[in-house]
Amino acid sequence: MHPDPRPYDAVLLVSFGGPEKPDDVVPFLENVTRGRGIPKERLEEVGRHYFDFGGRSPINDQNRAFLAALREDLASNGVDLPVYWGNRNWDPYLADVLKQMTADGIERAACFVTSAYSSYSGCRQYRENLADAVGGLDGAPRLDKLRHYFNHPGFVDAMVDATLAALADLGEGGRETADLVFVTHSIPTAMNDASGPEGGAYVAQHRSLAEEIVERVRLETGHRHRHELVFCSRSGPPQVPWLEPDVNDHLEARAEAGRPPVVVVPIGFVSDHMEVVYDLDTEAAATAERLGMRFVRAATAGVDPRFVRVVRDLLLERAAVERGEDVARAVEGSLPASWDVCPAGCCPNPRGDRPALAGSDA
Ligand SMILES: CC1=C(CCC(=O)O)c2cc3nc(cc4[nH]c(cc5[nH]c(cc1n2)c(C)c5CCC(=O)O)c(CCC(=O)O)c4C)C(CCC(=O)O)=C3C
Ligand SMILES: [Fe+2]
Repeated sequence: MHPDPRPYDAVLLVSFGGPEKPDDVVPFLENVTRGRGIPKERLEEVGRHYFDFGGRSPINDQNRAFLAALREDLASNGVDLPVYWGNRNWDPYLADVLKQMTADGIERAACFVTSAYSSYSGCRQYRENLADAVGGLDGAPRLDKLRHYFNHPGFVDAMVDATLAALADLGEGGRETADLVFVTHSIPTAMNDASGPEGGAYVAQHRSLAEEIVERVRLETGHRHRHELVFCSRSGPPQVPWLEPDVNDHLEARAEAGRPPVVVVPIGFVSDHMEVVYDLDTEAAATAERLGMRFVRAATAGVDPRFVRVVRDLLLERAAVERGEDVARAVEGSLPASWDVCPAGCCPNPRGDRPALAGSDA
C-alpha cells in the first residue's frame, strides 16, 4: 500500500543554523543573542570555540546530510513530497525558504524541528520564527509542527545502540564499572519550570529518555549502570540560575568518588553540534583526562536510518490525524506521546508574548 501524506504537500526541516567561515561568526552570534542579555565575555568565549574550529560550525553540514538521507528515505518508501530546509540564525533562513515554498505553490507543510524536547528555546521560539517567516507573505503555506520525538522509538533505539557501542569501546574491565553521563544543553531553571503544558517538561523528558536507555542497556548487558543527567553550554548572566550540574563539575565529583570510566551520552543534541564537538569532545574530554578518567562519547542520532525514519513516521501519523483517522502512536519510556498542537501558553517566551504558529494560541 502506498502511504498517504495528504493533506501535506511538503516537509520543512527547521534548525538553528551556524557559521560556515570565520567572517560569519560574529554576525551569527549577533543573530543568536540579539536582545538576550548574554555577557560580552561569554560571547567572546563562544566566538573562540567557533574560531578554533576554523569559523565553521558542524551543524549545517549535519543538516545537509540529514536532508539527503531524508529525501532518500521518503523516495524509497513511496512518499513523494519535496523537502525544504530553513534556519533560525543562519542561511538558509526560514524567511527565504518560506518565500520559495510559497512560489512553488506549497499549501501545507509538516515541520520537523531539530530539537527533540519542550522548552522555549527548543519549541516555542521556533514557532515564533515560523510566524515571523510567513508574516506578510501572500499565499504562504500552512505550517504544522510534528510532535516532540524524545520518546519516539526511532530516536530512542538509535541512542540505545550508540550507548552500547560506546560501552563496548571501553572494553573488558571498563565497560562494567562505567557511569552513563547523559548530557543536554543547560537552560535557565525558570525556562525549565515553565516548559511544556504543566511545567518541568524539559527535564522530565530528558529523564524519561535517560531511564529508558539505562533499562535497555541493562536488558542487553545485565548491568544497570550508575547514571546522571548533567548539562553543558550554560550562558547568561551569573546571577541567573541555570540547570546544573555542569558536565565538568560532575566529572570532578566523580573523580573524588573513585574515577569510574564515563560514557558521555549527548541526548540533548540530535547531531554533532558545536556543543558536542567543543563542550564535550574538547572541553569535557580534557577535564576527564586531567582527572585520569577514561572517557568515551556516544554518537549522536545523526543520520542513523532509524532516526531519519522518525520524520516519515511522524509525517504519516500526523497526516492520518489531520484526515480524522485513528492512529497508533509509537512511543517508548514512561511518558506518553506528546501533543500534536502545543497548548496555549506552553513554553512561554520569557521576554513576553509574540505571535507563534502551530499552537492552539496561534
Ligand atoms: C535548549 C537549547 C538548545 C537545544 C534545542 C535546539 O537545538 O534549538 C540550543 C541549541 C543550540 N544552541 C546553539 C548555539 C548557541 N546558543 C546560545 C545561547 C543559548 N542557547 C539556549 C538554549 C538552547 N540552545 C539558551 C537558553 C541560550 C541563551 C540565549 C537565548 O536565550 O537564546 C548561543 C549564544 C552564546 C552562548 O551563550 O552560548 C549560541 C552560539 C546551537 C548551534 C550549535 C552549532 O553551531 O553547532 C544550537 C543547535
Ligand atoms: Fe543554544
